This record gives sequence, structure tokens and C-alpha cells, in this order.
Amino acid sequence: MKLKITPYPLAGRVQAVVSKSDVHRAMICAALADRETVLTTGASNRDIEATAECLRALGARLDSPDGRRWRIAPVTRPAETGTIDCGESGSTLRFLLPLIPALGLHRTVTGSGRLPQRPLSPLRELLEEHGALIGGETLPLELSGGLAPGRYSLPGNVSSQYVTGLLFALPLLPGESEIILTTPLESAGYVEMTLRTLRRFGIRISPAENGWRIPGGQRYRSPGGLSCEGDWSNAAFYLAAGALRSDGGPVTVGGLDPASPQGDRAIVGLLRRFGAAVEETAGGSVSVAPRPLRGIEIDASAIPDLVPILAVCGCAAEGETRIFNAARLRLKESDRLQTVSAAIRALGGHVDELPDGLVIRGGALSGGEVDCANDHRIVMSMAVAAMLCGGPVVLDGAEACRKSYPGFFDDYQSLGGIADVL
Ligand SMILES: O=C(O)C1=C[C@@H](OP(=O)(O)O)[C@@H](O)[C@H](O)C1
Ligand SMILES: C=C(OP(=O)(O)O)C(=O)O
Repeated sequence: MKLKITPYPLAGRVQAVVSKSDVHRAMICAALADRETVLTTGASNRDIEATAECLRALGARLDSPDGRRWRIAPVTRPAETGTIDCGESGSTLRFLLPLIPALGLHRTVTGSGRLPQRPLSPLRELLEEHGALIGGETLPLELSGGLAPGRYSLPGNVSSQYVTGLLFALPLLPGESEIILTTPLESAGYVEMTLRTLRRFGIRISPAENGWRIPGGQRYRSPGGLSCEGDWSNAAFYLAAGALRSDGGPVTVGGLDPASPQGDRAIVGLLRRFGAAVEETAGGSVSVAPRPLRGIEIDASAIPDLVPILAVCGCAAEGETRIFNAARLRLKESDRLQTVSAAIRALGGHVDELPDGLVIRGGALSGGEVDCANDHRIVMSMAVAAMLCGGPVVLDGAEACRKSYPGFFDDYQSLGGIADVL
């Protein structure tokens, strides 16, 4: 779908959508638990649907009678074989892969879009070392065998999703296991989210030197009901929009927990460092109003998903914005260092692509057509970048926002944005 955006300053209030990261974790724990769980999530998205479908294929029962809550009955007697389709969701794939051998199941695991190209080593090798049998070079993979408790050593800078996947599976094994990180952990907030959800389901995990110790033989215990939290990653698009034009804003996003373990909460401090006026209220709202912005240096190791929108902020800031420690961005739904650079250039901006980062020079944007590369975060960041353009912007492939935020353009229009299907 091609969408034409007519530049207009956004202002007003929207409610945060649910964090898909929080929902994936809660759904998986609920599917492993001792009794039914009701999750309150609000509206769903493609990635959440992918996890739900995969958990069904593992033998859990999930239904969402009102589209805002999920009733999840745990895996009881799973079928011997079957296929689990992770769609385009990297989290779903990396979180569920270790569970298949841990539960002693035989499954074909598949996925689409860029997922087959996204890395699975060293998770795959670790699982094979510990007894899993994995057939196929890339997706679809055939998994069987079992998983033995023990020492799981892996680097911390490829994807934190590997660590999360192991943290779900290892408590189910008959003996104690350890996860040892051989390099410092990036995206650490996501592992904090995992540990918090595991605690809510009664799973004990203790920190150890460079990793965690995981007692075996544990049972997931359902808390009965659980509410998933608002998404700082997607809120960041609209919070940034509040800062970008002197004749726009303020933009307020409600439903955000200031104490959330989500690393992307860092958007508040980053927008302040750019120079924006940011106000947080006790009720969980954040309001951002424009001020003159200046370029800053940003270490992206803990906040990979913020990079596309931070690059757009860089376009609106005076001077240079440098984003570093972002090599992992090449392994997402698109090679985001390349696709963000190409998109900003297509709109007339100035950006240099480095092996592990971006340098953006602020200045006026003209407008133009952007290939969104089937990447939701490119769609949403460039819809916001359109506010900075002198002429219209055409987003080619705007439907990719369904991966995490299907209502993105409804909210865009409620803030005054002008988006027309071509
Ligand atoms: O655990 C999660 O929910 C996620 C972890 C991050 O990935 P990496 O750890 O691979 O950076 C992030 O980019 C992704 O959108 C969601
Ligand atoms: C990288 C992302 O998700 P995933 O890895 O789950 O596909 C994302 O949402 O930006």
C-alpha cells in the first residue's frame, strides 16, 4: 500500500499501544503454566498473533473473545509433530526454539519476510550441543531430540532474544543450568523484562557472574490475571513528533509506566538531550513540546528499536547527530542502518552510514518517495519525518506497520496528520 503524507505538524494526545515484547513473554509463560491465565493486552498486532498461533501449535489453547484480552489454557497433551510458523517475528522464533527440545517435541519451524535471513547462531549451536537435533540450514528447520541441563555460554551482543529463549526453557529441565555471557549484554532491558515475567509466574532465577543460575525442575505458576504494559518503543514515534516542529506539539502519549524495565524508556532522556521540552506526569503520561534541537551522540547498544526515530530527530537538529554501537540494526526486519539512510536521503536529508552507526546532519527535508523495506519502524519513522518536509512524502509499503502497531495511521490522523491511500 502506498500512502501519501501531506506535511502537517502533529499535536494532541494518543494512548500507548501494548508492548509486544511484554505480551510475547506473558503468553509464553501462560502457555507453560499450571492453569488458565487471562492477559489484558488491548489491541493485537501481527507479531502477537504469530506467537499466539505458535503456542497453539505447541498445544496451548488461546482465544481472544473481545480482542483486548487473551484467555490462555496451558499446553497439556501436545501433538507429536506439527509446524510452528513465526511469521516475521524474530522474538517469537528465538523465544520458542529452545522450548521445543525442552518439552521433548518434534516440530518444523518456519517463518517469512526477512526472518529466514536473520541470525540464529549461536543459539542453534548451543541447543545442538545440549542434545537438540536441528535439521536444515535455514528456515524451515526441523527440531527434535531433547535438551540437557548444563552450562550455556554465548555472546551477549548478537541478540538478547537468545538469552530470553534460554531463560524460558532451562527452568523446565531436570537439573540446574547456567547461562554465561562471553561478551557484555546489549539490549539488557529486554532481559530484565523476561526476568520480571518469569518472577510473576513463580520461576526462580539468580544472577551469577556474567550470567544467571537457573535451578531445574521448576513449574510455571499462573498468577491468574495479568495486564501487559504500554509500549515505549512505539510511543517514541509520537513523543519525537512533539519535538520536531516549532508550530506543532505538544504531543502527549498516555499509558506508559515510568518504572518499566523497557530500555526504550530512554526516549525521555534522549529527547531532553536533543533540547525538547519533556514533561512526565504521575499518571503515566509523557508530553513533548518543541524547542530548538541540537545534534547529540547516542550509544544505541541498549535501545536498538529507537534508532530509526532518533535518526529523524537528528534531521531536525542543528549540527551533527552520531549514533554508534548499532551494528545489530543490520539484523532486524531490514538492514536498518542501510534502510534508514536510504529513506532519509530519499527525503533530501544528509546521512552517512557507518559499519556500526549513522551520522546525520540536520537541515530541511524536501519530501519524496520512500521504500519502507517491509519494516514497520521505517514506515513509522518516515511518517513522522514527513512533518519536516517541504513537499509530500509517499510511503511505499506502509502496511508493514501492522507488525507492531496496526492502528498507527489512525493515531497519526487523530493528531492532525494527513495520510491518503494512493
Ligand atoms: O526481546 C525482545 O522483545 C526484543 C529484543 C530486541 O532485539 P535484540 O536483543 O536482538 O536487539 C528488540 O530489537 C526487539 O524488537 C524485541
Ligand atoms: C526487531 C524487532 O522485532 P523482532 O526481532 O521480534 O522481529 C522490532 O520490533 O523492531
